[in-house]
Amino acid sequence: MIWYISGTIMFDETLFQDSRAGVPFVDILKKQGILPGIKVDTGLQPIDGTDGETATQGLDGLAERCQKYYQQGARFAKWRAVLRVDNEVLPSSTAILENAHGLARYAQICQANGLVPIVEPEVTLGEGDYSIERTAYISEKVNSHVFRLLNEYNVILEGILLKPNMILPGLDVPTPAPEEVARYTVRTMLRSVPGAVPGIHFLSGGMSEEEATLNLQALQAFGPTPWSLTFSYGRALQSSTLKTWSGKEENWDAAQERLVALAKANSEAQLGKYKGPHPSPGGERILQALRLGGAGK
Ligand SMILES: O=P(O)(O)OC[C@H]1O[C@](O)(COP(=O)(O)O)[C@@H](O)[C@@H]1O
Repeated sequence: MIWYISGTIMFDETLFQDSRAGVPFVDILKKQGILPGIKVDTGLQPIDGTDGETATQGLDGLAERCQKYYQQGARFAKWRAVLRVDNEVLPSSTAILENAHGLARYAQICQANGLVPIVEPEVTLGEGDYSIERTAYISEKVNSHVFRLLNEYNVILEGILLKPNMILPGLDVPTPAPEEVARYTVRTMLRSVPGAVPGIHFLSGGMSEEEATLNLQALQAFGPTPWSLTFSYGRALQSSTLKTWSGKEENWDAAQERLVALAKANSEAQLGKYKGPHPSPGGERILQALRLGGAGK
């Protein structure tokens, strides 16, 4: 795993937990050269007066929590903003501004307290027949607002990572070829992400496990770009891994093998060297969240 994964995003709960053998998870990661990170937002809440759009919560007491997380060994953080898109009105300007503000203030607090902020403005894959061009337009607007607010809050761009969505059309539109996704995605990033940002780590956002790998690989052909183009996948690494495990001890080895195989495939793809076959060939879109929790989880 150490060859393919450089950081792990933990929850407040898991950051402070130990393995069965009594070794802190943080120490296990550090020993392998994997940086511990921490999700610091506390979930989504509806914004009044919008069509169910959400604002990410968690700014209250964030500085104190960052200090506690740093002491426990965390070196980076993440905060996820979610924006819905449709053919006409979504996302609203209210939702864009509110979420850009939250991301910027979060990033400022993290940097002041020693954590590298992952800035995650997710224009989320949803139902509908909106076009890939529409997602590109909205994602460009969202990124631009986010970077304007990061500038307002004096966030050091060399000290953040961006975690955006790839550019995909609505779920009622046939899945585009990787080259088309890559062309729109790189165009959007070039138009809206300053070159000072060191890395763009894409979320998988509901793509199937194989689709996420193929799209990541296709991005590399559109370089060179000012930033690295790599992955910070949740579902596309964990979905079939968790299914393989199914909570049974006798499945541990198989589940771990699956996770390593998926990490390897994506690690090769971010170098443009993935050749297949894929560990999860031809899988379906992963539209369900992988865990239970508050709004938007
Ligand atoms: O735990 P959160 O912040 O609600 O985010 C849900 C998931 O979204 C991610 O940021 C991206 O996940 P996906 O790759 O599944 O889109 C993951 O890191 C996280 O597990």
